[in-house]
Amino acid sequence: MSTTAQVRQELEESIAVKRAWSDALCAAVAQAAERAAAALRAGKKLVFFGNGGSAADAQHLAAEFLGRYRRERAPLRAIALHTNTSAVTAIANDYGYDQVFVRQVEAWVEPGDVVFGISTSGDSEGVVSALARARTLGAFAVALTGEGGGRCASACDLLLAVPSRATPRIQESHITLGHILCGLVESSLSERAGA
Ligand SMILES: O=C(CO)[C@@H](O)[C@H](O)[C@H](O)[C@H](O)COP(=O)(O)O
Ligand SMILES: [Zn+2]
Repeated sequence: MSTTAQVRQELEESIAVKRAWSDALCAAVAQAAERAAAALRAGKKLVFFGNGGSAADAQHLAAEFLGRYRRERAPLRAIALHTNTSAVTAIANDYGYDQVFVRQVEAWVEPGDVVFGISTSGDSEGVVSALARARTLGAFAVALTGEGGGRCASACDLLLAVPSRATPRIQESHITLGHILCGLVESSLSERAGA
C-alpha cells in the first residue's frame, strides 16, 4: 500500500469510529455536559486525569475551561492532575505510580465536583481507583474509555465508551467528545447568564 493510501485508510478508520457512536453515547455526552455545567454553576470544579495521550487530553480539556473554548466568558474551574511534575514524581516514587491520581483526588475533590477519568483500555489502575475514590468523596465520576469500558465501567457514574479497541482511534474520539462537551457547557452557562 502506498503511504498516501495508508493516510487515507487511517483517516477513514478515524471517521468510521466517530460515525459508529451510538445515540446512547451522544446522550451520555450531553448528560456529562449537564452535570459539568450544574457543578460549575454551583461553584464546584471539574477534575481531569489520564495517562499518556489521555494526559494530553486531560490538560487540553482543562485548558478549554480555564481559558476559552468558543465564547467569551469568565474562567471556569478545571484542573488536570498530572501537570505538577514534582507532585507526580514524588507520589509515584514514594507511594507507587498507581497512587498518583488517587492521592491528588483526595487532596482536591470535594462533594459536587465532576471528575473525568480518561483511559482508552478502561483498565489503567490509577484511573480506575481515582474514579472510585472520587465517588466516595461525593463527586460525580465520568469515565471516557474505549469499547466496553473495562474496569472503569463499574468505577464511574457515567460511562462514555467509544466503540473501538484501537488506542489512537479512541483518543481521537475522546478529544472530539471533549470539545463537544466544552461547547455544551459554555452554551448552558451563557444562556443562564443571559448572554
Ligand atoms: O497516546 C498513546 C497511544 O496513542 C499512548 O501514550 C497511551 O496513552 C499510553 O500507552 C497509555 O498508558 C495508555 O493507557 P490507557 O489509555 O489504556 O489508560
Ligand atoms: Zn496517542
